[in-house]
Amino acid sequence: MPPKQRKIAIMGYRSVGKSSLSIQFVEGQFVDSYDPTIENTFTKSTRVNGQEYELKLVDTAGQDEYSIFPAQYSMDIHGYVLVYSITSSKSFEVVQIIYDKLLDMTGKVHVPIVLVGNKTDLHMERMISTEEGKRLADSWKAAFLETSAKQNESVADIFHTALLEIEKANGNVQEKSSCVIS
Ligand SMILES: Nc1nc2c(ncn2[C@@H]2O[C@H](COP(=O)(O)OP(=O)(O)OP(=O)(O)O)[C@@H](O)[C@H]2O)c(=O)[nH]1
Repeated sequence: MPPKQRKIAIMGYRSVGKSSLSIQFVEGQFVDSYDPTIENTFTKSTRVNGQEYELKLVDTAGQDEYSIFPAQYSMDIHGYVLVYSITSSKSFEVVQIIYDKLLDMTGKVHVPIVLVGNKTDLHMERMISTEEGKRLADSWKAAFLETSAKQNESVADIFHTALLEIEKANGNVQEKSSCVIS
């Protein structure tokens, strides 16, 4: 089977770790310094369920509640990774605003999304519980993960889950059929 080409945008409030997650996944390293992103694109080949993918990751500039959703991210993107930091209530509010704008811009009722609560290594500073994150993702019918870009905790899972969500949206479900033939 030839590789499938997939493009995923990573969005969220400033400083939640969008670039760190991308760099950890693509280059396997963590950079402690903070350098705000304008836009960066990373490419990586990866295999999920025996299928090879050529993945383009678009690491977007941090958004806030007043940002206009950039029109270029409503087209030509197969799936979205929406990131907040578990240490920032503000970033959790902003991710919900981004979600609303995303649905408005794409005009779709369902978009493949993985909601990510990053920075789990900073557990003493946690403001958003796992349950709150999970509840939000459930309300969107999206996948949910908590991660640490710093400790490389569940980082690859984000992108593998996003690819599976995209397959699901295309009707390619891997789950066992519950249909009984008699
Ligand atoms: N402790 C900890 N720090 C992290 C983690 N991920 C990112 N950081 C730090 O948080 C800061 C912001 O990380 P970035 O990856 O630049 O965040 P961003 O979301 O791309 O930021 P913008 O480009 O402004 O939107 C940096 O100092 C990172 O080192 C993490 O999992 N744990």
